[in-house]
Amino acid sequence: MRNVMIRDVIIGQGAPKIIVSLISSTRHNLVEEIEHMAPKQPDIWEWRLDFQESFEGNELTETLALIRELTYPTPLLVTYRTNQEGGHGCMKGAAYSELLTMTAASGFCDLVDVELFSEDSKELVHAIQQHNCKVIVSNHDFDRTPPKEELIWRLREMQLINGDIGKIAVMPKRPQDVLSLLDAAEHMKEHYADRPFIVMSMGNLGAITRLGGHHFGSAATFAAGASPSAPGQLPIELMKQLLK
Ligand SMILES: O=C1C[C@@](O)(C(=O)O)C[C@@H](O)[C@@H]1O
Repeated sequence: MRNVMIRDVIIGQGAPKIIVSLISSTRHNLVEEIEHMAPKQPDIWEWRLDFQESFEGNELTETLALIRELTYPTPLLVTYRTNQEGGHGCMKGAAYSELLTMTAASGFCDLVDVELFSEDSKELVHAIQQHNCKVIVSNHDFDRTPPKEELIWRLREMQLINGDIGKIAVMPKRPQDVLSLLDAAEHMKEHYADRPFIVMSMGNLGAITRLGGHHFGSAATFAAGASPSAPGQLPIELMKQLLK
């Protein structure tokens, strides 16, 4: 089993890592958000780039450099969640690939999120890794939970295209969906996983997976910072206390 090590944070070993998302839409508010959340000490920060109002010219790199300075040495993940997968981003194809490659090339982040079903995701994973950056290959379904076999297939695809970490977030409609997700994770852990993966079932119904997912193989969990970036996230203080 291959772990992912970023400075002294080892993803895939020990306690599940707590990730907190930065979701402000302007640079000024991002700084406030970081100052407010830093004392709560997440294990990893996620910058949700798709929440940004604009990133013209050098704006993206400048904001990224600032976030890096304020959050260092905590690992930084950058995510551009497209609207096909429940985010605010409307870029796709070559523009999406260029944005993420440029982000990795800046040298100001440790991890970049690539959606499994984006165009040429395998090539994009490779291009990002050339910049000494790790890749989380992800998939989201805000409307439903695919069957267990499909979830396992997707997690395996994430490994096949050589993501450093796989991640699936799905919405349950009934309790059985939560069990399917956990069952898929456990199966993946026992039979196929050769690197870390992260799974979560969203909403109130799925909250239990954010708390106990590590028993089924999930290497990290997203907790709410100033506000949640997805339904069902528990506040980081509560998450830390309960995990203890
Ligand atoms: O992929 C994920 C997981 C997530 O959707 C969640 O359900 O916690 C939150 C997102 O910010 C992140 O990019």
